[in-house]
Amino acid sequence: MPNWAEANTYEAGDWTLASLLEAKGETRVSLVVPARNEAATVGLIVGRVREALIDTARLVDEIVVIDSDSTDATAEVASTAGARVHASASIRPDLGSVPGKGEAMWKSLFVTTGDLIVFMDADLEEWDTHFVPGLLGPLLTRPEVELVKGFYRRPGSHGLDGGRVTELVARPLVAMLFPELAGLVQPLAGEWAVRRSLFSSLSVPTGYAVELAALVDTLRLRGLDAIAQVDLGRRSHRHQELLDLGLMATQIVAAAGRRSGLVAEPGPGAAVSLQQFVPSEGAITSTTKQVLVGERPPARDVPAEVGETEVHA
Ligand SMILES: O=c1ccn([C@@H]2O[C@H](COP(=O)(O)OP(=O)(O)O)[C@@H](O)[C@H]2O)c(=O)[nH]1
Ligand SMILES: O=C(O)[C@@H](COP(=O)(O)O)O[C@H]1O[C@H](CO)[C@@H](O)[C@H](O)[C@H]1O
Repeated sequence: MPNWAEANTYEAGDWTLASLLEAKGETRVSLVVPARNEAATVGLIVGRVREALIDTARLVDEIVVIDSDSTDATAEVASTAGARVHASASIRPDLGSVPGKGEAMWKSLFVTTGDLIVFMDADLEEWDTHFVPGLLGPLLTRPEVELVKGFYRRPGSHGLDGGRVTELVARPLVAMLFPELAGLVQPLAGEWAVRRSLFSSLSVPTGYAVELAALVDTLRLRGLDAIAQVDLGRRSHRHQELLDLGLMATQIVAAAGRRSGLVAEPGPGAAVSLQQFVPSEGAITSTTKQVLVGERPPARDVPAEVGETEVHA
């Protein structure tokens, strides 16, 4: 009996574009790019995917950039490159708006039409358009697969350039609390794909815990065999400062703690006070940040706005 990794690990080249176009049939595919201040990179990502996978071969039906409170030209650059751009805060304003990547991805459900949704980060520096067909391969060929994670080599000075929160936080949490997921090479990868019917049924952390939470909840709702992973080759991205990743880690620990009964369910606007210490001019300065750890309910359970259609599962 093959183990999960043997049965559910693929390479992006396992499918030809022609075979995926045939398998796609009437299935609609949305590419969603959550972006906060990514004007430097979002245009190339949108433009190259549009050219390869909409204009040349229609594997993707729409490219939607969710502008997540950007203060730079992200929206203009993405729109010029051919994306449909929505400001996260302007989607279903009746539901309010909070900062965060997960919030942007949750709100994308209200402005996209894909039966399959592919998520890609907007800060990618080394990547390629084959990421998208690679992620779609298992979803278009295996009905029982509902969520596909990308994994990759991270080029860098010590051969593992980045992945700090993955190696120092996510992998230990998986080992201790969700060991069934230990075979996932990149559990936090921002490049992943999911059936709308699944993602719209999940509670979504509004910050950076969206990826880990989706894996844990899919494991529990659908079983490990509903998850697959695809080797996408090499990927590099813009790196945040270490202390900023402390906020990301806090959100991930909070979501994992909630899903293992170690911390209480968050109320709306729930936050963790994170005190950090920064050396400055010989002294050490303490800063405290309120890290939002709230979650959005399953989008399919959100009543439609008057006159609007509901999020279809
Ligand atoms: O509030 C946020 C924070 C991040 N992002 C986007 O989510 C992706 C991953 O975020 P980031 O690059 O900050 O995380 P990292 O890749 O460093 O883990 C990028 O496209 C960001 O622009 C977002 O849309 N809203
Ligand atoms: O992989 C990781 O450890 C973190 C931080 O990456 P780096 O240490 O800056 O390469 O980045 C990932 O995790 C985030 C939270 O899930 C995702 O939003 C990012 O897309 C993913 O790159």
